[in-house]
Amino acid sequence: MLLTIIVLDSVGVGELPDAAAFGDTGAHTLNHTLAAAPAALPNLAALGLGRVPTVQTSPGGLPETPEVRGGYGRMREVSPGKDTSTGHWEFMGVQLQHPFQVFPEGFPPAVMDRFDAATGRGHLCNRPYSGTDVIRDFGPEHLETGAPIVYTSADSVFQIAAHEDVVPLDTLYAWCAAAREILQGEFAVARVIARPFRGVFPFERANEHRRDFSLVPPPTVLNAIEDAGRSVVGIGKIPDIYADRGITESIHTDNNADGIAKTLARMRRAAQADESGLIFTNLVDFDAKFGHRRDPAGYSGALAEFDAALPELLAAVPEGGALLILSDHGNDPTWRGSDHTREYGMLLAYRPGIGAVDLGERATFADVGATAAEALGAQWTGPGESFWTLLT
Ligand SMILES: O=P(O)(O)O[C@H]1O[C@H](CO)[C@@H](O)[C@H]1O
Ligand SMILES: [Mn+2]
Ligand SMILES: [Mn+2]
Repeated sequence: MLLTIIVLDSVGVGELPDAAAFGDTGAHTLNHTLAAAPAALPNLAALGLGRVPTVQTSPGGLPETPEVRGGYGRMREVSPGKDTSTGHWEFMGVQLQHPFQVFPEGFPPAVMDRFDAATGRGHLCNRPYSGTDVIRDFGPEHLETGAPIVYTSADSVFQIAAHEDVVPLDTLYAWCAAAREILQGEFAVARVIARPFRGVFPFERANEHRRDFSLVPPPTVLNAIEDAGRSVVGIGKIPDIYADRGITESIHTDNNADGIAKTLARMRRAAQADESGLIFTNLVDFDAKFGHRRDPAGYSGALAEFDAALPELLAAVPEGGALLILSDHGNDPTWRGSDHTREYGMLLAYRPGIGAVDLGERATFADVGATAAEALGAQWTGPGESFWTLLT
């Protein structure tokens, strides 16, 4: 049995009931993207995306689809956060009781003094910033001094931007590893992120060399699947998000097109070998290249790119297999600021021969992991209610 899960990072489907606590009342990544930059998305519509509550199907939204052949629904996130780590850990059965720490005033001297000692240089910035603005505003000084640019956001992240000609990649990754060691206990942030950039002012981000250094998660459904003797193939950011725990094979990707191509190839290889396991992919461009940049046209183009590849992905699902398409939070590109938005996760499902299946409103993202465990015969007694029987 081959299960493939693809996360469309940040493609939220409307404010969660507690969105007000995050300042996100009214956010709707999918609707607002398509209203600002229309795209038909016929293949996502045919899976039932237009039937997910609040998703717009009138003009400026998805097309009406007479025949839906897929499972569709939306998912509540119970963990108190709207970042990638919180969402992906909850997918796989970890419901956080407390939010990851955030540092809206920047990181204290107790952290920065140790970080400076580890790099042997000073640092620049050390406050919340958009990652493209921060290299524009601090890049010239960084080129002169060689000091790393440190910044954060509404999320629990310690980000280090450095020019590839000033700080070699392996040095930047070593600085991230040093920061990861420092940022534990009372200073534990969910992720340290390497943000290399290149070129001349205002510079260009080297997204393909980004690396996330995550906290180690508690035991997840991925561990249970591995313990059941199944493969767990992490594609894109997935291995980083789970700190390589419960991952049996990692495949790096440069962008969404590369992630789609590598997922397709791995699905075909698994089907030929009659391999039983999970292929778990994160497509990050929606979030990193367009959501945080408040670029609805770019966001819409990325959705259209994925939609165009969907027929091949569906055709690669072997008999008896399944494909789930999810999202882990919102990042409404028409919203104020440059941060994520607190939204329902998208849930779409496909199996060869499936009809129209309403998967309803899931009480937690953890239903995904409970379903994956049941589908793959793994033992999981943690949070989440499986919807596997709705797909069989
Ligand atoms: O502005 P950039 O560098 O894309 O950073 C964004 O990426 C981080 C992880 O999604 C977010 O917390 C936000 O800070
Ligand atoms: Mn994300
Ligand atoms: Mn993000």
